[in-house]
Amino acid sequence: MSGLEVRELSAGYRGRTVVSAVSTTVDSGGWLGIIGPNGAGKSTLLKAIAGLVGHTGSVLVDGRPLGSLRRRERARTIGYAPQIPQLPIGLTVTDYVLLGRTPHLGPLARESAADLDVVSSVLARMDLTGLADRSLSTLSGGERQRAVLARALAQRAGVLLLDEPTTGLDIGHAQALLDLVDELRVELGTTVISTLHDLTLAGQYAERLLLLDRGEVVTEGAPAEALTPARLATHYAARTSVLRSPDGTPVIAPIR
Ligand SMILES: Nc1ncnc2c1ncn2[C@@H]1O[C@H](COP(=O)(O)OP(=O)(O)OP(=O)(O)O)[C@@H](O)[C@H]1O
Repeated sequence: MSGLEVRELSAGYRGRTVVSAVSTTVDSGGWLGIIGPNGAGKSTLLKAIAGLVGHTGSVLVDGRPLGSLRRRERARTIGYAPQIPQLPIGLTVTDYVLLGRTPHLGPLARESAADLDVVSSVLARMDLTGLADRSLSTLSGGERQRAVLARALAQRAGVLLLDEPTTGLDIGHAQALLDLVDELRVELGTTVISTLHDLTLAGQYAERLLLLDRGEVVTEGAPAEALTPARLATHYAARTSVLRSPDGTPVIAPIR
């Protein structure tokens, strides 16, 4: 169980601030979607929460500042799947996903049967079992993306940060991935923060959406409150109509 609190977080590159004073909280087992136009600062915000980009302000997990945790404990606490990952060449899919278990290994650094179980179950759920022995370098773009996410999911961290997790995935694999994340959230209380460009999927899976524009929070609320045609026009310069799916969540239809 890991609730996350972000306080007044600002981050940027070479003296240029691209995320300004963002504050939010995500309850344990909650799912916050970060949305916003290209260049708004979504990836930078996730990287700053993960401690991968210099920032001011603080990030607390269950009230403990992440900066105070040792590396291994931090890796058990927070998992991060980047939008553009650097993959180690030559590893098989299984060995790569096993790396997600590293923070959990005992003193001899040997994986246990339980670690292997987690990996094979994640591989199965990500439709990667048939590719388990393949080298990463031989995978298609979507298969590689699924392997990256499988590694983050195998980590079983209390907080999961996913940067555009459905990029390059077809609609079925995108739904399977988001369903799996949702199951972890419900079963294990995993707290999820994801960026998503697909606003319909964002509204279907995240409980709340935080709209970022030019590094600043424009609004944060339930999907139906956050996703309005007027906001999408203002912040994305997009022409849209908001329909309703059978369960009442918004469906964002582009209007030509
Ligand atoms: N490593 C970097 N060095 C310098 N500037 C960067 C770096 N990474 C991102 N930026 C800049 O910071 C701003 C925010 O980028 P970021 O990737 O966080 O946006 P984003 O909302 O995730 O965009 P997108 O939707 O296009 O992925 C952009 O202006 C970008 O050019």
